[in-house]
Amino acid sequence: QNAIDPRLLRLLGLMQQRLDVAQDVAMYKWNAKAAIDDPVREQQILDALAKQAPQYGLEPKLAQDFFAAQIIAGKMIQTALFKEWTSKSQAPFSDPPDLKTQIRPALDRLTIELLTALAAAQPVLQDKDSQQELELAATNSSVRAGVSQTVPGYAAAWQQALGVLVRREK
Ligand SMILES: O=C(O)C(=O)C[C@]1(C(=O)O)C=C[C@@H](O)C=C1
Repeated sequence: QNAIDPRLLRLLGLMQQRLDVAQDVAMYKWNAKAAIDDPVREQQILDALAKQAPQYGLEPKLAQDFFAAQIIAGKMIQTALFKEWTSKSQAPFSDPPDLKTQIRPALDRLTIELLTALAAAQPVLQDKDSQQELELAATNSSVRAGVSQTVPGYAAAWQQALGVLVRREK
């Protein structure tokens, strides 16, 4: 059995930490009756990435594509949670973390860690055996442990998050 490269494991673990945050965001937005989509915030993230990426030796487009996929994945979880909460008339949650002072700063810290890990994982991702490693990693329970299996939308979101790392040769 192949061992998963630790650089890949680190990246996947951080991707899952970011997906975990989607649940906090969803609770905050549910209470606030706010929209899941915030295109202004997304654009700020992508603009900042264009500046940050070169400092990590990453192509801006690669970094932006990677984060765009992570953001979509997070929104899939938020959307699935909203659907469930709507169907059961979920009451407001007590004390979810605050979006501006807690959640977004946490996401910004994760961005730095993810950029570092994404850069470190580049040699692995470019290796032809990496596709097999990614498939292994995707099904490895210890890698998946960061997010509860019971979160609605999780499986599809994880495939979305991971999909951007899979090279499609033409
Ligand atoms: O910051 C938010 O409001 C979020 O919902 C998080 C997030 C993200 O993944 O970074 C996701 C959806 C929004 O469109 C903007 C950003």
